Amino acid sequence: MPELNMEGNLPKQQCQPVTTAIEKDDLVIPIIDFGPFLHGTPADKHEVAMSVVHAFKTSGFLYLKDHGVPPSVVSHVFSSSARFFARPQGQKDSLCWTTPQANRGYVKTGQEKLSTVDDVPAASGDARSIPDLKETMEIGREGVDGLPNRWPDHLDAEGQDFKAVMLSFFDMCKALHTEVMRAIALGMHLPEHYFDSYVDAGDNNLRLLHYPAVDKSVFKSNPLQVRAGEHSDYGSITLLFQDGCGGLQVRSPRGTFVDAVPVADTVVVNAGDLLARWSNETIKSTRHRVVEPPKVVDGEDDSSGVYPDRYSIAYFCNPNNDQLIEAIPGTYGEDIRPLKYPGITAGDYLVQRLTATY
Ligand SMILES: O=C(O)CCC(=O)C(=O)O
Ligand SMILES: [Fe+2]
Repeated sequence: MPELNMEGNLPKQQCQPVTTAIEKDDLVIPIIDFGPFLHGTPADKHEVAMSVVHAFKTSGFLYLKDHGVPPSVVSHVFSSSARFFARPQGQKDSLCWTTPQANRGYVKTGQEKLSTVDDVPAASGDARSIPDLKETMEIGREGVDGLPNRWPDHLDAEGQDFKAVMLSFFDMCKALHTEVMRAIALGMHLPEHYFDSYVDAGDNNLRLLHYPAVDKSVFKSNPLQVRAGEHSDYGSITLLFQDGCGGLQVRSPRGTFVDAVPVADTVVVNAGDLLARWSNETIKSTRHRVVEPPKVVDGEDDSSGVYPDRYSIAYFCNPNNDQLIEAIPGTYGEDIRPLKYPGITAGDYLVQRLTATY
């Protein structure tokens, strides 16, 4: 077995030549072409896999292009999502989110509290009193006994179309999760299919997000106001599709927030806390947040007018609920690094985290 480099400093020549999307304050987020992983030779796959793992071990974030989910599908999901959020509030409330165990349904503005109390200076009071400026629709694995998705299909034909569009997209993202896990396996010197049986159930969560248009003055008058508070994601990886609006920021190793600008036809992929734990903290789950769009022109007057609506689609991938997550082979040992965590069932871990959030 080749020697593992726990710091993520893989020899350059093993990696695919990659374009850098973001490079600021020691945060480097590459754009990785996933086509050669999906369709290439074993050597191509290996190169892509090394690049993917290198990114997860350094910034915890990467952009994937040629990822296999057609742009036409993504834009259809965005328009279905926008039509859903444009429904009367009463209809959306009738589909409301109920429990962390179910984690399905509509979440109105202020219901999810991502910012933690530590995120603001003590003098500023409790960050939990600053609600995120967003509403979401959470869709889980279809067909789980006792945990039905909250579809609008009984409302009208558009609601039926919404269900069909989301179910099909859910499956495409599930397939992409499996492929990214295969890349991680190869990049960590494990057999390509090592994680397949860990993720085959598709216990994932499709979250549609809508950040309503907001007066620019809201951010000016309250410097702590954000669209989504700083957090890390909980699961294995997140597939994040952004519109062109901007506002996503990632914490750099220097502690600053760096804009992760939208790059057309890519999906942002970031590692979640459970993958970091699973990798014995060799992979990074990096904190991020959503704020108002970055200024286009320096010195631009941002006190008048509104920032437009922003839509994004986050597909939170998880290991199967019943899988015991113990450190990945090769990530711990006497000569490498100590084992940091006991095993935990993926489902238990996620319910614990969701319970603290809602
Ligand atoms: O809307 C975004 O771009 C990010 C959302 C996010 O990070 C989340 O929901 O976990
Ligand atoms: Fe997130």
